[in-house]
Parts: sequence; structure tokens; C-alpha cells
Amino acid sequence: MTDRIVSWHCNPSVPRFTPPPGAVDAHCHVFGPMAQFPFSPKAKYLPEDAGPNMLFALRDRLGFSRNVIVQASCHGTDNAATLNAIAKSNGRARGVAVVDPAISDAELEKLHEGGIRGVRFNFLKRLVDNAPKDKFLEVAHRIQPFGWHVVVYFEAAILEEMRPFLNAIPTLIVIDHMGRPDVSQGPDGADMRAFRSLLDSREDIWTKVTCPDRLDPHGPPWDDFACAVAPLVADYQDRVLWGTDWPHPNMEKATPDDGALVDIIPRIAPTADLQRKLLIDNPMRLYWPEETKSSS
Ligand SMILES: O=C(O)/C=C(\CC(=O)C(=O)O)C(=O)O
Repeated sequence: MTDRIVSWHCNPSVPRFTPPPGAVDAHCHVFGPMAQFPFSPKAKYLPEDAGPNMLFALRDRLGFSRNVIVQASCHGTDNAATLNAIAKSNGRARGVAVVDPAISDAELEKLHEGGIRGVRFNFLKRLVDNAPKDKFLEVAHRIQPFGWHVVVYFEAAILEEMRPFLNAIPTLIVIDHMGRPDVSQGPDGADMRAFRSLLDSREDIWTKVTCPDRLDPHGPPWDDFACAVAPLVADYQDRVLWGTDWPHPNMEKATPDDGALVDIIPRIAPTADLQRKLLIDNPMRLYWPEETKSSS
């Protein structure tokens, strides 16, 4: 690995769709800055810096109010860059960490104080060397007292083999990018049906209806994604989250325009009610529950 890569659009458009005030971008990352927060020696990609100032400028440009920053695999289990971005956000960001299963309770407590509200288990072989299910389950039990949830990233091909592991997780689960279905199969295709059956197996499995750029083989304006995902949002409206996925790790060959990504929201969540659930109510329940308790 030599050259550092740029995986994001350098001049994203201002979206035509205006997110409702208080909207949360519930899946994004920061890279570095490397001089302060070096990448992991095990990183599978080496990006240019995409730090908190860039993230917050994009948030404002797109019309969002808050971010959920997910620790990217290039930073391994050192969450310092994610914590730094959260600390710089004036309370407008929270995060999802990736932890070494040997992490101490005191370190978990520090992550909580720093704004972490979940841990991510990544099963993509191109991103991580190993994904020890037994150790992950121990972690899932240890985060319970903090009220955190588990975020799981896997591809459609391994959904069935993931089921016993997912069944054993004692916390709420969020599946990244719907477990990467082939959206070109349509809303009733085999991948979507399998994913719906997973959602139906537990009411506390949520998902991120994210990444048309990764999932739609036909590219913008991502019609296959919109067609396959809109019925899912309608049917599981209280357990869906949306995010940009900026700075789009590994998408350097087809960097998506973030404004165009935002414009897919009204195509998958066509009513104001669905948009409020997707962009505000649902992410606030998971990441800023203390702000929602009084109103529920
Ligand atoms: O950002 C994403 O959601 C997807 C990624 C990168 C990633 O997850 C990571 O680096 O941790 C991918 O598919 O390459």
C-alpha cells in the first residue's frame, strides 16, 4: 500500500431536497488527520485526510444538523480520530467504535464519556483480517450496561451463516447497508426477501438504508436502489437510519456526489412523516436518547 487515496467528491452539489431541521447523518467516518491520528498498520486502504472540519462543512452544506461517526477500519481499534471529531462537534456528533475484545471496562467507560453509543463488528474480508464471533459476543454482553447497540457489517452472501451469531446478540442490532443486497433484483428479489426475513426475526434489528453508490450496479440516479429500498422503509419505518457514508471509503473509482445522495431520500421516504422518522426520530432514539425521553 503506497499512495493515499481520495474517495470523496471534491465539490458536492447542494441537494434539491432540504432535510428537516435536526436531521442526523447517521453513517459517516473521519480519516485522520494522519499526522495526529495515524492509520492502523493493518489498514487495507490508506486515505488522504478527511477530518472533522471537512465533515462538519459537508454537514452544513447538505442541510444536516448532526453526525454519527462510525470508526472506519483504516483506524483499526484506536478510536482517537473518531473521539476527536466528536469532541470538536459541540455536541452535534456521537459515534460507533471498533474495539479490541480485550478492552477494559474503564476504557469502555471513557468511550461512553467521549460520545460512543455502539460498537461495530465488521465481517468484510477485504476490510478486516478476522472477525471472531465468540469474542464479539463477549463484547456485546459487556456493552449492555452502557445502553449501547451493536452495528454489524456483512454481505448478502453470508446472511444465513450470520443468523446464529445475530440471534445471540443481547442488544439492539443495526445492520449496515442492509447487508449489501443486490438491489438490481428488485424489492422482491432473493436478497431483499432474505433481509426482510432477518428483520422479521427480531423487532430490535434495525438497518441503515444507505449506500446506493455501493449497491446499485447501474449508478446514479440509483433507480434500482430507490425501487428496492422504498418499500423496506415503508414497512420498517421505525427501525431505519440514513447516512451519507462520507468520505466513502474505497469508492475512489466512482466517488458519489453527496448532494445527489441526499436527493435519494424523498425517493425512499416520500412523506414528511417517513422523512422525520428516518432522519430524526430513529437516530435520536439510538444516539441522543436523553433528548427524546421527555417527549415519549
Ligand atoms: O464505510 C462503509 O460503510 C464501508 C466500507 C468501509 C468500511 O466500512 C470501513 O473501512 O470500516 C467499505 O465497504 O469499504
